[in-house]
Amino acid sequence: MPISNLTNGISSDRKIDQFEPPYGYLSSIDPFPCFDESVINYSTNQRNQKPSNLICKLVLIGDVAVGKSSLATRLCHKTFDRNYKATIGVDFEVERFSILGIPVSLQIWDTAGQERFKCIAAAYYRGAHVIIGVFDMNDIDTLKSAERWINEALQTTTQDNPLIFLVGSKRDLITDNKSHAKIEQTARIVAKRVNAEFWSLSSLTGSNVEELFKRIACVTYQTLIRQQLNSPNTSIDRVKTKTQLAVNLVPTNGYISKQTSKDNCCSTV
Ligand SMILES: Nc1nc2c(ncn2[C@@H]2O[C@H](COP(=O)(O)OP(=O)(O)OP(=O)(O)O)[C@@H](O)[C@H]2O)c(=O)[nH]1
Repeated sequence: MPISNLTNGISSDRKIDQFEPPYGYLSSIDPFPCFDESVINYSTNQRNQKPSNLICKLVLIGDVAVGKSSLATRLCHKTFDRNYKATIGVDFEVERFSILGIPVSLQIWDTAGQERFKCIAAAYYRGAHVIIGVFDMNDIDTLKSAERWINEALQTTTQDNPLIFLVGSKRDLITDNKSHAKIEQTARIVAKRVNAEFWSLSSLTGSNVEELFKRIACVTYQTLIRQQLNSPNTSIDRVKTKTQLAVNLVPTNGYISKQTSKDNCCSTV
């Protein structure tokens, strides 16, 4: 199959040729400002040889109502809903990108923040390339929780060595610059402790949402290709083997979503 067939249908704003910069270089997990020459050469060869669709698994975690679903919805549907609808179990979205001409699908697993669904969510951590810990920038307690969520996720994913992002949501609700600077400073300290890259954004205005996911796509792609080049016998497509086959995806409302019934939740509450 020619590579152009695989990248057909990917909108022009999802085609990435330049490495997306971090939100701030003070907390960046890939300090290099561009794609490695080796990654560019690999991509050029791939384009001319056997095409493949790289799948990256991203998992959104964090407290109730911090804005995880809104973030996924803003990216995948370019919409925002002020009404809160709690996630039941886990939701699933896919967004396609093209990086240096290679098709890359971001699988976004949006887990529930409610404690009673925690063990369901934890089942989806395995095989993750990226863990995104979300907190509400207007509620410092959710930042402490995000650190806890990330550490718990890392215990499940030690072998997978995922990339970590710490995301402060609802930026639009902070009108005072001093408060914003203070919460960012605290978040950067937490980010450093968990080896995460910090971002501040708003799903309501859309500010920094596209940039975050482009950044995630670039850093993940570069990391996976570097790993592939360093040990060519290892498969970079761990998602297909560990998760994709294990879940039953149900199409709803024109996009794929998996909702787990209440009967399957962790506690009896
Ligand atoms: N002002 C503002 N409100 C937001 C933003 N993001 C989310 N919200 C609101 O916050 C509430 C919770 O958002 P969700 O995205 O459902 O939160 P969640 O983290 O997925 O919640 P759970 O499914 O319970 O884990 C909703 O009422 C959203 O409209 C934002 O960027 N700005």
